[in-house]
Amino acid sequence: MAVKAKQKKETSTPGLKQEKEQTVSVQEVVKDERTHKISGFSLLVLSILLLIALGSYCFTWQEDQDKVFKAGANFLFADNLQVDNMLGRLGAWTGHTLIYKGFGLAAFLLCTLPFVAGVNLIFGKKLFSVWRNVKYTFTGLLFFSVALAFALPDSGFSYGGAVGEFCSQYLSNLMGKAGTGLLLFVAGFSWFIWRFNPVFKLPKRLEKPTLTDAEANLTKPEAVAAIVPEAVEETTIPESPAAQSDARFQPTPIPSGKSINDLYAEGKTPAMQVFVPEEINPLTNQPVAANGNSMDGDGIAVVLPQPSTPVNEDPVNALDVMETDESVETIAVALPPKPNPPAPVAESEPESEPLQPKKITPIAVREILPNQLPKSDLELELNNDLDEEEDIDEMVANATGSIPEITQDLEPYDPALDLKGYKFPGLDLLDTHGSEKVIADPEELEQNKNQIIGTLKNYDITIQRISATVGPTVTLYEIVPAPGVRISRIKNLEDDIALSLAALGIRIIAPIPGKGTIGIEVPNVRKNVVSMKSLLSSDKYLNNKYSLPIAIGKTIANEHFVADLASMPHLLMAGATGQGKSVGINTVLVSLLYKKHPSQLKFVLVDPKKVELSLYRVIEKHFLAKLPGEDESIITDTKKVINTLNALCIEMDNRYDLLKEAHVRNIKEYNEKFIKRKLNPQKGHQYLPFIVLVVDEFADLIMTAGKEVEMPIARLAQLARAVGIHLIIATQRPSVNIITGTIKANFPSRIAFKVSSKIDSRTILDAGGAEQLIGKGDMLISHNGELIRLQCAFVDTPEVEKVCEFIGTQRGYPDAFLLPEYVDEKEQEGRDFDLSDRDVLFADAARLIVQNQMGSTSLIQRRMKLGYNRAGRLMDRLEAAGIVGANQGSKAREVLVKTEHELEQILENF
Ligand SMILES: Nc1ncnc2c1ncn2[C@@H]1O[C@H](COP(=O)(O)OP(=O)(O)OP(=O)(O)O)[C@@H](O)[C@H]1O
Repeated sequence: MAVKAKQKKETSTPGLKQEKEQTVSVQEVVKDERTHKISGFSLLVLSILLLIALGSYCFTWQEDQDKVFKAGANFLFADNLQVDNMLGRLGAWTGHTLIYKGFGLAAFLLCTLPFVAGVNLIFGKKLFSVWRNVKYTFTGLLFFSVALAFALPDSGFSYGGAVGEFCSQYLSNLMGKAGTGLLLFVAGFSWFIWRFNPVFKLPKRLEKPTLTDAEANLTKPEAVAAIVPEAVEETTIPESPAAQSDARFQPTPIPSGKSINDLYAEGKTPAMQVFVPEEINPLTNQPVAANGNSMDGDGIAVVLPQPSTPVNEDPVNALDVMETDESVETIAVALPPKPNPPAPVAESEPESEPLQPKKITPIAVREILPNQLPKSDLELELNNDLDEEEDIDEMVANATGSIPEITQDLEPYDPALDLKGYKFPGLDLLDTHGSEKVIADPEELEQNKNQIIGTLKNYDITIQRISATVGPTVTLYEIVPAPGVRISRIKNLEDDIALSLAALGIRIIAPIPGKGTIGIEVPNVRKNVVSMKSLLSSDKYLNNKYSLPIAIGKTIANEHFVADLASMPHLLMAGATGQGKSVGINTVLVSLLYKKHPSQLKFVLVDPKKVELSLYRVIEKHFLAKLPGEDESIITDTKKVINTLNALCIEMDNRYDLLKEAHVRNIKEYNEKFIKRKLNPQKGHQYLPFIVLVVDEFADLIMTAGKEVEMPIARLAQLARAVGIHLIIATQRPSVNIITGTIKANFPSRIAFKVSSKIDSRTILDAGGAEQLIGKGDMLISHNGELIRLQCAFVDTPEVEKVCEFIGTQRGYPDAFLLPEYVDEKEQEGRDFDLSDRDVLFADAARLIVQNQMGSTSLIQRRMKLGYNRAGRLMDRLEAAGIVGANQGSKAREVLVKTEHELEQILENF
């Protein structure tokens, strides 16, 4: 019994307890969120009490006023006095002071002060602006007290209070009653105009409608507020844990003079820190101070995002409530995506804005744009807006004639104007999958820690420190080995550690680049699904300046991973079947759909599996590109893929020509110049949307078409970046004959989902590790030279369907974006060879060649007295007809038809 008591005393580490209690300073208590909540509720109650006291005073003032006057300063302490105010003497005194001696009825405004402060404190965020409230309250007190005292001068009840009466009297003496009345009216009216900015309109006859009215309205604060969701301003996103982590990452060294083995001998193991990053606040009941995280040997110190949180002395209990409702955080920032700047501007323009005759308008210029113009709409608008057809001609002539004139007169070109009513999909179309809580099970952490330490100990590897970072699906244990331990020894123990933890998907990163530690990633028993919704409502996604932002997933440190596809500039995705590739593609596509207007982005979707991308068919008229004359905008046929890829190459070349003419280096500069109307549309210039080519199963294409597919893909990958064409290529079979050297060299950004072998992992990432992933969206991304493990965001098919449906039901362009026509040379050759356009000497030339059994162009030249070009063309046609073989350089061609009889049969068929 005594021994037990002694042990208990030892393990309770009294020193630690004392030290941590001392660290809770008054400052920390003041900063604590519980203190804020208590103060908030107190202020809220105060505002209610004030309201009751003032309200009650309005009805009981006659009864109570005498008593207040009589008792004077002793009123509050006069126990025998009975008053009628609902809040007793205190209520009567407050009402008397604030209403009678103060500001009259305007004193009610004072109730808002504690109310606003209280609500802000309770919810821990600036729901109301305190400064604005103070400003309004005090101006309101002054204005209303004076106005009421002025308007109701001789009533029994003091409507304006002493202050109001004094000021009203003073002003009346100064400028007379009329002057005071006018002053008050001007003050009130000025405030009203300032606040609501009403539009004063002249009667219709005198009104001069101009385009600038709409712009003027847009500059109003209300209009801006309507465009930018208010919550965007209010949203406060917690500081990135990465930025804080270093400061909080305090090592817990093994006591000096002791080795880890000594600790084992004492039945203790080195302390471990658990880093539960970002929104996570796992220890809501017993939080631990960030810098006080050293524990005794058995403990796990938990590093939290808020360093000021008090310390719990019992580390095991400390981990009991290791949960956080991330969804709560998410709701706080769950906003509709910030609309693209051009779209809302267009949207807020009045629908049927009259145009000034003879003024060059954006419509006039759009009329001459060669591509992507919804013809019917244009005609409609022109018919509505202009009376005379000559006006249109004149405008077009003006618009295209002299560019300097246009730039002077016109506002910037708005590419979104064609679909000005386009609405971006809202976050309500997406689901929250699972609880989104990051749960760290303290027992699991402790167990894993002991297993890792135990396994290393078995191989005589001692460590100084171990810490853990809990991610959505994987926990990263970071260990600092004792001096002298070779990293390769730990790396070689990968399988042994996996065995001891009895877990799949263990990955050892030795060393973690830039950290000086060794990482062991262990899958969590309970895994979290990362919802697309939470990613799209993250600050990183909403407030970035990327051209093509793609929200991919969450890192182990629970940070949102958002990248710019435009700078990647192409993406290669590989992974065995069923490991999350299709979901990954949907994630990328959906994140682009949430940020881009149809005028800014087009997809070319290649889906040999025929079912994966078919959901996107409904957005054909908004976001898809296809070959002219094609019915289907999602390409499933290999032959059509080749044509489309070649058409994309032509588009790329055309774009380069445009860029060259515009003297710019990339699509961004080009579009900027076009928007400023510095490029002449008549010379073929047009606003260039980004084009993203998505190939869902690349292996299938390579197997069926080989080089024919590889060559244009390689060309696009090498050159298309500057002209805004980006490729996303996914494959199930990441073998070297599919992902060839040429492809790999041009895809620096690569994603690997779980693959079946280390070789596959090396083929994709040039490093192992992807074979150890756990599937279901667990992935490694090689980006900017770094290899990062992410949990891919999950977006389910019904969600994608809803988003596409939402876009698809809106007004779109008349057709999909048309790529340039590509004519297959071989097909063309075949087509050349019809009777109608066959050279009249074709049969003679064929006979000559067959008779001589010599496929020589100079023979035709000499015998038939023809020029070299015609003879050469005849020879090409003879080859296409299968009469002679291919060109063999200086040697004569092989004659494939051996007898004249055979030849006559062939000729008969033409
Ligand atoms: N990010 C994710 N989070 C959670 N679960 C996921 C995630 N990604 C995929 N999954 C799960 O894995 C299943 C298979 O995913 P997906 O269809 O994307 O695989 P795939 O690699 O495209 O397979 P295939 O190559 O056969 O088309 C999904 O139905 C889903 O249940």
